Amino acid sequence: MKLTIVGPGKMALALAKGLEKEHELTIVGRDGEKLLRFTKQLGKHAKTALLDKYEIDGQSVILCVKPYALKETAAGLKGKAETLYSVLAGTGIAALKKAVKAENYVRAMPNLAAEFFSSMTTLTGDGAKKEEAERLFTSIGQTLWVETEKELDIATAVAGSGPAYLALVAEALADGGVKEGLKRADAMKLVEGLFAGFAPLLSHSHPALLKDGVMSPGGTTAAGYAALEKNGTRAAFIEAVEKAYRRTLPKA
Ligand SMILES: NC(=O)C1=CN([C@@H]2O[C@H](COP(=O)(O)OP(=O)(O)OC[C@H]3O[C@@H](n4cnc5c(N)ncnc54)[C@H](OP(=O)(O)O)[C@@H]3O)[C@@H](O)[C@H]2O)C=CC1
Ligand SMILES: O=C(O)[C@@H]1CCC=N1
Repeated sequence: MKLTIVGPGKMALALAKGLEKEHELTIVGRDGEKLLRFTKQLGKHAKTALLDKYEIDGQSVILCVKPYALKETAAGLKGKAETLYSVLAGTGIAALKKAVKAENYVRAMPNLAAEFFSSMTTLTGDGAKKEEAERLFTSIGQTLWVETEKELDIATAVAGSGPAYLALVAEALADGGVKEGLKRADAMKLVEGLFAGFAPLLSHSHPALLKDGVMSPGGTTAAGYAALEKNGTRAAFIEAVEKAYRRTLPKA
C-alpha cells in the first residue's frame, strides 16, 4: 500500500521504520535537508516531497506534525485523501476535517515507545478503516481501538503521556537508591531491570495482587508503600491523568 507521512519528526521516523518493509512510503516536509536526513535513517528507499501543494488525492496520509502546525501544514496539501490518519494530540476529527479533506478520518495516539516498536497506540475514527488502522499501527507496537474521541483523549493522558510519568518514577527510585548510598550507575541498572521485569508481571496479574504478592507482614515493602500512600502518590497520578486529559479539550 502507498502511504504518505507528513512531518519528518520522531513519531514519523518510528512509523516509517515500522511501515517501510510492507509499504511504499513518501515522506513530506517543509525542509528538503531534513527530509534527506530522515530517509537516510530508513533501511529502504523512501520518496520525499516538499510540503508545497503536495497532491494527496486518493492517498492514505499519516499526519505527524505538531498540533499547532495543523493549519500551516494543511495549506501545503492539495486534494482529498482517501484516509487521513492523525497522531496530533488533542486535535479532534472536527478540526482535522476543517483543515484537510479526506473520505475517512482516523486519530491515533501512539507513545514514545514507538521508537522500539513497543508503542501502546489508541485508535478511533471511521469504522470502515478500523482494520487498516490496526494493521498500520501494529507495526509500531500494540493497538486499542476505542469508540469515541473522548476515550482517545483520556488514553492520551494515560498511555501517550505515560512514558513521562514512568520516567519520573524511574528517576525518583534511582534517586532514592543514590540517597541511601548506591552508585548512580548501579541504581539506574536496578531500575532498568525492574521496569523490564514488571511488564510481564503486569500482563499476568492485577496490580493490586502484584502488590499483595510483594508485601510481607511488617516488611520492607509495607514500610515503603505506606510512605507512598502518605505522600499522596495515588492521588497525584489520578490528578495527572485528569489534568492531561483536560489539556486535550478545546479551550473555552
Ligand atoms: N512524542 C511523543 O511521545 C508523542 C507525540 N505525539 C504527536 O506526534 C506529533 C509529532 O510529535 P513528534 O514526532 O514528537 O515531534 P517532532 O518535533 O519530532 O516532529 C514534528 C514534525 O512536525 C513538523 N512541523 C512543525 N511545525 C511545522 C509547520 N509549521 N509546518 C510543517 N511542518 C511542521 C516538524 O518539521 P521540521 O522538522 O521542519 O521542524 C517535524 O518534522 C505531535 O502532534 C504529537 O502530539 C503523539 C503521541 C506521543
Ligand atoms: O505531550 C503531548 O502533548 C504529547 C501527547 C502525548 C505525548 N506527547
